[in-house]
Amino acid sequence: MAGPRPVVFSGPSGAGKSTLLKKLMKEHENVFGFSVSHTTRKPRPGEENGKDYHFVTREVMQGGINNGEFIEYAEFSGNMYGTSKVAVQAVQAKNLICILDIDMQGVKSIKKTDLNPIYISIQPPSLEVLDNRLRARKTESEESLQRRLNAAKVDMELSKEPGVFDVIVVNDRLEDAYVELKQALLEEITKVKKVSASS
Ligand SMILES: Nc1ncnc2c1ncn2[C@@H]1O[C@H](COP(=O)(O)OP(=O)(O)OP(=O)(O)O)[C@@H](O)[C@H]1O
Ligand SMILES: Nc1nc2c(ncn2[C@@H]2O[C@H](COP(=O)(O)O)[C@@H](O)[C@H]2O)c(=O)[nH]1
Repeated sequence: MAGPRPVVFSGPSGAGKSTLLKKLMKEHENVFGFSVSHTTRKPRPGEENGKDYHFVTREVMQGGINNGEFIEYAEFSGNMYGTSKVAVQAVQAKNLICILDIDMQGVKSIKKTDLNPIYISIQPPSLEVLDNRLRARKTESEESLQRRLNAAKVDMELSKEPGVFDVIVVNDRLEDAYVELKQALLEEITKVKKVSASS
């Protein structure tokens, strides 16, 4: 049997992707596995190397790209980010639903591969709410915040284009967004649970 379909999560920085993913993975521990990306950005307090990201230098990242180790990569807000083939294979080897948290450039690149994921966009209720959430998170300098908000405007427009995403979840009230997200993934979750119950 082919493994479960991966799930791509995208949407503006600060829309709530990590918050929703962490909730989902906590509730369904043996169903989802996170594709740990590489990045050249510095770790935030509490972030763990190898768990949240593989934190690497630009030289290391570029070397990996040159060696063909990445399925996709992008420059976002002054840093490089990318999904390695190994990161996805590690999750798929366990027969789990592989979750990719990637920006819109990554979405466009993944569409050219044979990964065949479900594409989910997590959107904020408005740019103003996004601005407030990013400021409240206290992870960005003013410059980084402005870059992220500019990228968000583009993302919010592109995500409306028909056919880009299978599901768009507007993360206004967290609990409502979470219920919507689970509903969108119910079929895949059920399939994985059935397989693990029968093995
Ligand atoms: N529904 C919500 N209501 C209020 N605050 C929220 C909601 N969802 C997330 N947040 C908060 O907004 C901030 C941004 O959320 P989060 O870090 O999950 O976004 P993200 O999309 O993963 O961002 P990035 O792409 O930069 O990693 C966090 O401080 C989080 O606690
Ligand atoms: N194209 C890719 N985008 C990625 C990847 N990993 C994360 N991201 C996206 O970057 C921004 C910023 O993330 P942050 O952790 O610095 O706030 C966010 O939109 C992520 O979705 C990746 O491997 N490829």
